Amino acid sequence: MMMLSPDPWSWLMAGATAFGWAGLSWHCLRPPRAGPRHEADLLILWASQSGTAAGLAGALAEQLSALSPRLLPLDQLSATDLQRARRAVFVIATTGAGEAPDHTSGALERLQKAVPDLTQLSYALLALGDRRYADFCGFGRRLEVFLRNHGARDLLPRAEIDRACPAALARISRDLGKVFGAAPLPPQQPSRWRLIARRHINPGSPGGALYALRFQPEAMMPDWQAGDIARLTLPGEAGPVARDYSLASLPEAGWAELILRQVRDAQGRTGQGSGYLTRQLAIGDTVPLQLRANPGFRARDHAAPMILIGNGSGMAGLLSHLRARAAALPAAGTCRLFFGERSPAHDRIFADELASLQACGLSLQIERAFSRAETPRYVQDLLHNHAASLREDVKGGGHIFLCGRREGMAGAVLACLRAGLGEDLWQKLRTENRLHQDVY
Ligand SMILES: Cc1cc2nc3c(=O)[nH]c(=O)nc-3n(C[C@H](O)[C@H](O)[C@H](O)COP(=O)(O)O)c2cc1C
Repeated sequence: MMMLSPDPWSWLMAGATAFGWAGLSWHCLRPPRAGPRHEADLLILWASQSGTAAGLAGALAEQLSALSPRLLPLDQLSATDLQRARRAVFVIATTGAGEAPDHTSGALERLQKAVPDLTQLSYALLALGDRRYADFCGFGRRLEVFLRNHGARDLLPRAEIDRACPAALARISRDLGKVFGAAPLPPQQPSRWRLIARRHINPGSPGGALYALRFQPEAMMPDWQAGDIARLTLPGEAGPVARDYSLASLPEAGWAELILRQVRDAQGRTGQGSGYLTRQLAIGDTVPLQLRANPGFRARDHAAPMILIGNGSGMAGLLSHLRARAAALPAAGTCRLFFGERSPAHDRIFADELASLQACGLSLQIERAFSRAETPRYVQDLLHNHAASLREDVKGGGHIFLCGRREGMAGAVLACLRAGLGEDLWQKLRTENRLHQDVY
């Protein structure tokens, strides 16, 4: 989750994302122009785990549209293209522990191997990160070392943007505008969405209350894909704050469905965002909501086996994929869901819907682990017990989607997957970008 104040630049980003729904696709956001490439081509390259850098790159492409930039993810860039380019803007996020976003893992090493001569290249590098991580903007920094080692020159000092700070983003837009002779885009208004339903989905649970909320847009229903994110702007103590939630529904449903846990501190006070959404916001009230593409968590292949792993409100990101798979029947491949919660009596969330997806013909195996059962079990125990089928799925081109808490789940799950798959298969999964994570 991220906190932002909703200033004009956030709306610019939102606009870029909205533009994204119509025009951006995962592999090539703007198709290369036909015919031989002109030497003065401007490249805008991005690496993004959860969509911020991708959205920012889209906004910059819009801002610099007079220069007909070529916008594409870093993993789609060939060393030859880079060697030919005169100018490039890199928008680079860091994930994991100072690592490259999933879609681009291995891309830098591939470029390095080609040993390109980049003495003709001038670049601007915007590194996105979070200072609370030890290796702040680690991947952006490593990419810049590579560019410099091969002779490229910077147009601006590297910008390091902490938690998508709106003021820093506005400054960068201004600086790039000066370098490229382009005015910043005018701010856009966010769209407002109305709360139409709120349901407590785990009454009686020993864990925090989970709610499913449905919102409808006041304007036209925009498009999005399974795995994408909704960013809500909510009132906070020191001004508006933004909260990101995985979308559980698809636009075809007619609403954006979110699943969230009501957070409470030791004194029983509810968290700012979750308290507002689960207690204060009334049915019929509206909130500003922006959709954000989450390219690293989208599905590329509906026919390939899908392994969904998560816990708690992480059901949202997993459910969106299952709903998309059911919509793709009869062409949808097999799915396995490994899900952890607390109580077997109160925490079988979405059991009816999952059963109805199975009844409709979706090949879905459901395995649940409960930590407050007579024999406590965790999601990693399920993975351990089903290691053989996981290996088969991954060998067969399967993709793994992991959604839920970072603390207490993601680390253990990744370690267990690695052990269960074996080093070779694990490395293959990683280099082929078939491990998708949306952890928070
Ligand atoms: C799981 C996770 C790991 C992260 N690891 C780092 C890190 O090691 N260094 C860093 O500077 N930022 C890290 N970040 C922060 C992101 O770089 C930052 O939120 C960025 O704006 C995300 O951009 P994106 O949405 O394009 O992926 C991490 C964020 C997440 C969610």
